[in-house]
Amino acid sequence: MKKVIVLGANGQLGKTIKDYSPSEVIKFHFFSRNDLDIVNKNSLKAIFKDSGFKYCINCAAYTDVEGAETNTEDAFLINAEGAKNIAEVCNTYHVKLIHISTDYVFDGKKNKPYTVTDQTNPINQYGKSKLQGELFIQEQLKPHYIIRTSWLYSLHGKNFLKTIINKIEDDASLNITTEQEGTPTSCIDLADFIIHLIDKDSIPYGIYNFSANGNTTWYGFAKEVAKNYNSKKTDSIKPSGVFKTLAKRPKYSVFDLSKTERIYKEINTWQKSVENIVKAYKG
Ligand SMILES: NC(=O)C1=CN([C@@H]2O[C@H](COP(=O)(O)OP(=O)(O)OC[C@H]3O[C@@H](n4cnc5c(N)ncnc54)[C@H](OP(=O)(O)O)[C@@H]3O)[C@@H](O)[C@H]2O)C=CC1
Ligand SMILES: Cc1cn([C@H]2C[C@H](O)[C@@H](COP(=O)(O)OP(=O)(O)O[C@H]3O[C@@H](C)C(=O)[C@@H](O)[C@H]3O)O2)c(=O)[nH]c1=O
Repeated sequence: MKKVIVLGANGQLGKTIKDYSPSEVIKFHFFSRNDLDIVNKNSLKAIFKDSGFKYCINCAAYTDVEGAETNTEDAFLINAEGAKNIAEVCNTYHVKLIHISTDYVFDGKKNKPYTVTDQTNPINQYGKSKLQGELFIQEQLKPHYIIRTSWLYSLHGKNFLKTIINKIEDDASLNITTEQEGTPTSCIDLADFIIHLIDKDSIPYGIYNFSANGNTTWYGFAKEVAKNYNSKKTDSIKPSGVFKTLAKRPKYSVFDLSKTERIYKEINTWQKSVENIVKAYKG
C-alpha cells in the first residue's frame, strides 16, 4: 500500500479524490485546512515526520480570482509560501509531490495551444501567486509533478457549472462572456490522472498539462450545461462581449495535451465530461 497525503481535502478536487478512494493499492490520508494549514511549516513537519507518506497531493490553494486582486497577500501566502513549505517538507521526508497549478499562469496572447515549455506571464494576482508556487517547488524539490489544469468543475463546492445550474433553477437570465477561450475540466478526469501518476510510480517528473480535449468559451460551456440539464432553458443564456471583473483573465488558455496523452491515454472531450457530470448531478 502506498501512503498518500491529500492537502486541502475539503476543496472540490480534494473531495473528488475522496470519492475515488478506497483504492486497493493506495491508502489516502485526507487533511482539510482545519486539520493542517499549509502556511504553518511546523504543523506540516509534525504530520510528515515518521509518516511514511510516499506521495503528497496538494489541492490546497487560494482560488478566489477576484479576491486575490485585493487580498493579494493571502493569495501569495497560500499559493506561493504554502507551496514552498510543502516542497521543503517533502524534500526533508522524501515524499513525492503532486501539485496543481493553473492555465492562469499564461497571459493568453497565444492563439494555439500552450505547451509545457511555453513562456509564462500571468496577468492577475492569482496567476502570479500560483506561478511563484510553481517556481518555489522547482527550486526546492526534484521529485515533483506540477499539473496545470483549467476551468475545474465537479459536484462539490463552488464552481461555474454549479453556478449555471443554480441560475437555471432560479429561472434567471444569464449573460456569459465570449471573451475567453479555454477548456472546462472535470475534477473526476483530473483525479483519475493523478491516481494514474501514483499507480505507475515511474513517470518522469516535471510539468504536465491536464484538461479535457477541445475548447470553448465560458458562454459555450454554460450553453452545454444548460443543454444537458434542461434543454428548454438554453435560450436563457446569452452571449456577452464584456462581463466586468476586477481581475484580468487570459483571452486564450487552451492546453497542448500531447505530453500528457503520451504517458496516459486519450482524454475525454469536454462535452462528454460535462454530460457525465450533469447526469450524475441529476442522479
Ligand atoms: N477551480 C478551478 O477552476 C481551478 C483550480 N486550479 C487549481 O486546482 C487546485 C484545486 O482547486 P479547487 O479544488 O477548485 O479549489 P477549492 O477552492 O475548491 O479548494 C481549495 C481548498 O484549499 C483549502 N485551503 C485554502 N487555504 C489553505 C491553507 N492555508 N491550508 C490548507 N488548506 C487550505 C481551502 O479551504 P477553505 O475553503 O477552508 O479555505 C479549500 O478547501 C488548486 O491548486 C487550484 O489553484 C487550477 C485550475 C482551475
Ligand atoms: C457568473 C458569471 C461569470 N462570467 C464570466 C466571468 C469570468 O470571465 C468567467 C468565469 O467566471 P468564474 O468566476 O467562474 O471563473 P474564474 O474565477 O476566472 O475561474 C478560474 O478559476 C481559477 C481558480 C482557475 O485556476 C482558472 O482555471 C479558472 O477556472 O465567466 C460571466 O460572463 N457571466 C456570469 O454570469
